[in-house]
Amino acid sequence: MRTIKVFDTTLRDGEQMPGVSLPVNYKIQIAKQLDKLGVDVIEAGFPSASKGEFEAVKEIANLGLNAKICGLARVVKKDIDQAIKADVDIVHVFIPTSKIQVEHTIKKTPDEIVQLSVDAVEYVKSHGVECMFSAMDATRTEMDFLKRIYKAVEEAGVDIINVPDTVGIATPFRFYDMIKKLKEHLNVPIDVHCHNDFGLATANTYAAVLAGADEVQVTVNGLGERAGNAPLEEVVALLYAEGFKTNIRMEYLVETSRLVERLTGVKMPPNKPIVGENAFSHESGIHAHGVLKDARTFEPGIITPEMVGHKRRIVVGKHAGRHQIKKILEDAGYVVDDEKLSIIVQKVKELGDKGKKVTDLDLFAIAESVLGEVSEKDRIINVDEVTVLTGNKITPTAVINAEVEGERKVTSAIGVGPVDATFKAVTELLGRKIKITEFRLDAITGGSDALANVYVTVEDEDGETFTARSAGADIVMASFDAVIKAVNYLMLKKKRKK
Ligand SMILES: CC(=O)SCCNC(=O)CCNC(=O)[C@H](O)C(C)(C)COP(=O)(O)OP(=O)(O)OC[C@H]1O[C@@H](n2cnc3c(N)ncnc32)[C@H](O)[C@@H]1OP(=O)(O)O
Ligand SMILES: CC(C)C(=O)C(=O)O
Repeated sequence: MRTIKVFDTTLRDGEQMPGVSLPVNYKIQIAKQLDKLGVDVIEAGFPSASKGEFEAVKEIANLGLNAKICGLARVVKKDIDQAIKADVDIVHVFIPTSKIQVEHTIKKTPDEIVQLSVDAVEYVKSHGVECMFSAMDATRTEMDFLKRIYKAVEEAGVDIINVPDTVGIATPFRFYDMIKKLKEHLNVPIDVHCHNDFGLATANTYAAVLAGADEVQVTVNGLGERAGNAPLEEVVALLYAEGFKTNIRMEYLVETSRLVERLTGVKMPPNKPIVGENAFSHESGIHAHGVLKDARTFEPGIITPEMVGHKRRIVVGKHAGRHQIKKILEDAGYVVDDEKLSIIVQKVKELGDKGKKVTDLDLFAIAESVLGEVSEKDRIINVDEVTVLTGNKITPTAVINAEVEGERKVTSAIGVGPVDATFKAVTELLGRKIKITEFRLDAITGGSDALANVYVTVEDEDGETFTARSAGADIVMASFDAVIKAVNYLMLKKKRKK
């Protein structure tokens, strides 16, 4: 079984994504997480880009991580010096080699390009530092020239060469062929760096591995220039599925993705492979029926949610079937006969047909109306009063006066905003760790008096979740209402199960 090394460039190419700019402390948090994940190399940045970038790379290089730390540099002495001064283990030097880039950027002859590259590699190596060399825009560079330049840097002592598909125009068969030819021509290890302009970054990276590539460059969540880079989570999971070994601890993939999502502000779509909210979720009746029997019926099987730190969810919606609705209700302690189940399923579908995202709360409310159960008296939290204060000279504060399981409680909390303060006061009230894992706010109508639709998912310390919705003209109160409903039902569901 071949081991493929993972070179992560989230902090360099990932950060080149428009709109992403990470302060030093965020870069450090991500670097530590990447190290925990087990990547072999962290490309921490481009030290000569700015003072802050230099400091970030230097701090990361001195954290004592297991991963090797790499810094990017043009084949320019000043850039290389900055990278070396930042204490990196590897300097990654690059130069454009395609006609289009050479003509419009560095404007050098082929001989000059080769000489600059050899000089840069020798200069790095003379400092006792490892060197990676990239022929930028390799996939649009003539093969003869690529072979020539890579051979020249190999003879100059480069440790590893990188073959970048800079503008993402490679296709798997062509890229396979290219890497195979280079592999036959060279003795140094080969690394590849694929962009996702045609959605082929993962496929091309995989094709390169099949052709003999030793290392893959990736970014968490596929962040990067334009359409991004090959996503770490996809490449690693695919390599695992196809029988290759990496040093990645896959159980941290979701945790890493969520951290990067939060610190960069780049939200992942729910259908993102491996780490997306829906990567292991099933709403359709036919799928859910199969999955309830054996998850491999409608999942790849070789990767389970637990293996990547995810969770499988059977959710309700317009496409739901009887088996899953019965199971969800029975898990929550409801007893449903066939006749009542048919009515409940029908009502869920009617709600879905109106274009609504059906929440757990909707299902439970429908079930209770059909089963004739009264939920009021069962409520865990009965709120009497909620006061929320905010303004430019006050720290947002929420105070709640409520009865919790029959006991009167008054709690208060501060937060970064009124909604955050309110959520924190609810957590205080319960005295349990409740997380809001999803919070969505949409205006249903226009204008400043618009009705806000709030959709939340809460999760308790056992990983149990519950989704609920509330609408109202006051965003804070609608958010509070949705959370209280979700928490109440989550607790009720657990109480019923006991
Ligand atoms: C494919 C990639 O992802 S490559 C990495 C891209 N990342 C970045 O560019 C982020 C960091 N970059 C920066 O902060 C700046 O661009 C700097 C500090 C590197 C250079 O800034 P400036 O001196 O203002 O130059 P500017 O960015 O406008 O232009 C790039 C210059 O580098 C030259 N150049 C580009 N690549 C290379 C290279 N690999 N080796 C040598 N010179 C190069 C260009 O020809 C141009 O030279 P010129 O100023 O003589 O015309
Ligand atoms: C510096 C190189 C590897 C790069 O980022 C690219 O070509 O996309």
